[in-house]
Amino acid sequence: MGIFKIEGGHKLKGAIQPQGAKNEALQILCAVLLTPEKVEIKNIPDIIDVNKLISVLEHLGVKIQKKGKGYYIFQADDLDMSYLESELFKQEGSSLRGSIMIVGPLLARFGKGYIPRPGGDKIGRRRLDTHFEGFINLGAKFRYNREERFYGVESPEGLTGTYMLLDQASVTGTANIVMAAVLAKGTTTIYNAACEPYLQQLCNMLKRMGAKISGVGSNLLTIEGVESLGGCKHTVLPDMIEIGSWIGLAAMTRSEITIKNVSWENLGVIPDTFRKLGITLEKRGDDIYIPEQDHYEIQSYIDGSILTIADAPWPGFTPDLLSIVLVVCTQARGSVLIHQKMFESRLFFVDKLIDMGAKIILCDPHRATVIGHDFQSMLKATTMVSPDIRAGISLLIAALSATGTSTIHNIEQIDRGYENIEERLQAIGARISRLD
Ligand SMILES: CC(=O)N[C@H]1[C@@H](OP(=O)(O)OP(=O)(O)OC[C@H]2O[C@@H](n3ccc(=O)[nH]c3=O)[C@H](O)[C@@H]2O)O[C@H](CO)[C@@H](O)[C@@H]1O
Ligand SMILES: C=C(OP(=O)(O)O)C(=O)O
Repeated sequence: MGIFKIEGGHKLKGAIQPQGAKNEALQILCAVLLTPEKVEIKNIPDIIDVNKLISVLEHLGVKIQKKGKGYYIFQADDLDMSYLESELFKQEGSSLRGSIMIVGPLLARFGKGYIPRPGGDKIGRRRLDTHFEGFINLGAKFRYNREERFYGVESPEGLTGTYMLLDQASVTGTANIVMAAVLAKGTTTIYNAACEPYLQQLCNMLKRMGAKISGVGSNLLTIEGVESLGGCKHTVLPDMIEIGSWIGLAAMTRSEITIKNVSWENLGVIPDTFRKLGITLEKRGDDIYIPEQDHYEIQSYIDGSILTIADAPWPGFTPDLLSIVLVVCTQARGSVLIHQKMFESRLFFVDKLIDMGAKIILCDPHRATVIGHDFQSMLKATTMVSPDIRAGISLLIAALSATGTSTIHNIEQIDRGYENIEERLQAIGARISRLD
């Protein structure tokens, strides 16, 4: 397993370009299965999870042409469905979370879809009921092999549109059901749909392929099924979680950083959430400019009570940025309550920050109180293991701000979602190297 060695305590300076969004790319890649025609996609990030999904598509028989960096053409005109019964699929399909979204398109187009229990971060229970209840609502038969943890849905007669109220606004669940419904007979209405920019991008891509979807961007989607879909061109948005990570990095290292071409209109409450921590960030065209700041002071509520930063389905604050917000608060002036509502095992990494000298009280698995140091004392370097992707980047940011040299083990977790991270950070002055 790889290791990062990080010499902390140095200011950074310069511009950084965010990669394409991981969680959008995973949806968009699965959507290529909905048509036998060519689908051209730009700005696909070169990260472990995305490359694993591209490998699943390749083994499934999708023709793949790489035209340039992040630029691919896919054509799913002659699939080998026997791959879905292979040992290789069990291994590849279970190695990431995003693979679950091949089921909806396969079910819609070929009347069957299978998936081993998907992987992804170990951050608490991650159930798949919403996905399969959606497929069952559309008329599919569901099978689950408990021993092999293998899920299957079949619908040889095709799917039929219906009204459904999702039990939770699941991101990948909504994407999966939408991709099944676009080829179903009649009208599907999905209430309590997730509506992250990832889903808006997916729905807009499906519309360019010929799907009829209304309500995009809201939690009520109406889909008129069509007979077939055609090819299209699509460009993946910049990764809003990476953008949030770089805002946190700039604040913690007291650096002047410009984050280029961020697509401001798709960032929702992210900029204002960092502003509530007292961080100055300016909109300069489509860039975010963060000046060098010696202090940032957490705002309190109007009545003077302590600020809470909590996650919620979009347009609420994404859970994927809470670990980063937490680390940033360790050097703020003031106190904050971090409330991770969605995942029950995502805050345990604070132990490592406490080890580094941060003032954090883990109240319970979902809540942590952070009392900021206001740079009166710096975090101290240490050796740590990255438990999940966002804890990993948070620890990396902590290490870059700390005095001394830290090492982070299990950096594959970070590589899962951050492209070529050490070179991009070195370019703005970070002292980070990869040891094998
Ligand atoms: C590949 C991918 O796209 N992964 C993202 C996707 O995962 P994923 O689609 O797997 O996550 P879900 O949206 O299904 O659910 C996330 C968690 O939140 C809970 N939940 C969800 C909705 C809700 O209204 N109430 C609620 O409590 C679920 O029970 C679950 O524990 O969305 C998550 C939530 O934004 C992100 O952390 C993941 O990065
Ligand atoms: C939790 C995440 O990813 P995944 O759903 O792929 O585990 C994430 O991107 O923060």
